Amino acid sequence: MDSRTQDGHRPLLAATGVRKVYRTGSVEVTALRDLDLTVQPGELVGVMGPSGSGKTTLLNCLSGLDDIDAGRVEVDGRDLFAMSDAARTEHRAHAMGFVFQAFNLIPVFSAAENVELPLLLTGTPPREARARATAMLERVGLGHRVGHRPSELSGGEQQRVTIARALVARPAVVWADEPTGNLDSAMADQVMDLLTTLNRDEGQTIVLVTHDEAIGRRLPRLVRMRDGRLVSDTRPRPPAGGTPRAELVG
Ligand SMILES: Nc1ncnc2c1ncn2[C@@H]1O[C@H](COP(=O)(O)OP(=O)(O)OP(=O)(O)O)[C@@H](O)[C@H]1O
Repeated sequence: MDSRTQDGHRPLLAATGVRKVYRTGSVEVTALRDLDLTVQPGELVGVMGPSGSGKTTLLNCLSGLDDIDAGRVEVDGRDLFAMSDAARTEHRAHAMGFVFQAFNLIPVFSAAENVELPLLLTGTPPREARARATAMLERVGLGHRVGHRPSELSGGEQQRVTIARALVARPAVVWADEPTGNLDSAMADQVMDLLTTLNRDEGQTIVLVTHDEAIGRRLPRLVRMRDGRLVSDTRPRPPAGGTPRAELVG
């Protein structure tokens, strides 16, 4: 089956009929039920819903971090679950970036070393990896912190390092799960401004799980979940273009 739309464009992400069941002993929890979601290149899509509605499961399954029980997920025309596990891991390393609530930075590494890691793991020569990591840290407003370790950075700065790490390999999709969950509201605003700017100015496709209604209202597209299903798909803010440029945090 080809996921092309009627006008011939292929979405960047096309999930159809996705079902995910967690089994713990004799207990089964159906976390995703016949879920369909299509994301076009360059979209910033928020995912909201009550606790337990399946937001993290959606992120894990549609990014290929976790298996699915039924359905199909295509990213950039490739069927994630038709690949071998090794091919899916390889595809994920190249095509997906991740930002989690817990920053998951390596404490003994500097900011630059943390950011260059995904490049080194996918075979980029060290000198090029360092140059790209430094440029990416400058892009997120941390050019003056490249040699700092995570413990020497504020929470907002640490999250900006993880965003730099997620973006440095130019992934097709960045998946962010509650990226502002551990931050106070001023730092959360900075991180959201950064993600919005990277989406608008560089066309980075981002799927973002959030609990925060104020964040949801700022997003160009918002899907809501309940009981493992998508129950709405709205456009709270029109897509970029003609809107004032927000300044990058620095
Ligand atoms: N590893 C697991 N094993 C068993 N059940 C799980 C597992 N992970 C999630 N679940 C269950 O699947 C359902 C969806 O969980 P999920 O974490 O995706 O929800 P969520 O919307 O992200 O919730 P929250 O907002 O609280 O983080 C819940 O009922 C949860 O208890």
